[in-house]
Amino acid sequence: MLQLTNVSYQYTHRFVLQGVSLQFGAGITAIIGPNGAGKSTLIKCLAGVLTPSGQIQVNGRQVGAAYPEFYTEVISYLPQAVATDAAITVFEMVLLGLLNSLSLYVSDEQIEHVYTTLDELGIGELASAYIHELSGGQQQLVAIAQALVKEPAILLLDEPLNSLDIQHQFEMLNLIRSVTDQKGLTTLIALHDLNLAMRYADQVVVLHQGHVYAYGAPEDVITPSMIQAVYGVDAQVDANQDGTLFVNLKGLLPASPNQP
Ligand SMILES: Nc1ncnc2c1ncn2[C@@H]1O[C@H](COP(=O)(O)OP(=O)(O)OP(=O)(O)O)[C@@H](O)[C@H]1O
Repeated sequence: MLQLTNVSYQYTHRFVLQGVSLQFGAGITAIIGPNGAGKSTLIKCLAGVLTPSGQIQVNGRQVGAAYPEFYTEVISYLPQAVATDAAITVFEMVLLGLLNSLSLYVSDEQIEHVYTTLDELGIGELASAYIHELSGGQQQLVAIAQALVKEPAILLLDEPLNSLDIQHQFEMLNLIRSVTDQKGLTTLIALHDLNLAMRYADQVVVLHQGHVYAYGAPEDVITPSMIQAVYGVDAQVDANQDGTLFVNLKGLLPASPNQP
């Protein structure tokens, strides 16, 4: 159980997170909200990159900058921007995800585990390629492999779908879904796509101007009134034939210039 109590953060004189209190159990929580709402800042506070005021606890244990071992053991964090010009191979980059458990000797089991993780993400054949030789989407898949390889209890993903095409977005979220379920992970994902949040998240947090605007099941949180209040956009939420909900912007967008 990951618990935040009255967490606030200011970069300079301006608070970008204010009085955030939330509780996350096993499952996928999507963190949504407009640009600048504070999503990355919240994830960085949880990842130990920033030190906010307030309390962050995992299973009742206080975490923070004073407990760096906690972050290397329990939490994997995928930042929004991943360094891409390092002169290392895909295999080496993913192996770094095991840094905490590596000694001078890398075991056959660890090597096998890296290859298995790469295969699960469909990038096994890239193992010996250099990171700078890859496309942006491939680099993103490698970064996710690095986050998954150490088998964390808490997975923090800041916009992990950046640079991925539609097929890879779905594959990535299916993978995150199955890893989360199989291993009982607490997974937090900052996302922009409301329909993906609706479809894949168990819970949704809406951040707006550094505050929690809403928190709950996707169908309770992703509503026309929330979308209007937070994003300033008129939208409908409709049901597919199978009953799944989706955000519908049809009819609200300007007509195509090619339409008669
Ligand atoms: N290093 C920094 N120094 C000063 N201000 C910052 C810094 N990083 C972020 N901010 C400010 O904090 C606010 C929240 O930024 P944050 O990156 O957390 O938002 P976000 O919801 O993740 O946005 P986006 O969807 O655009 O990635 C923004 O107003 C941003 O300008």
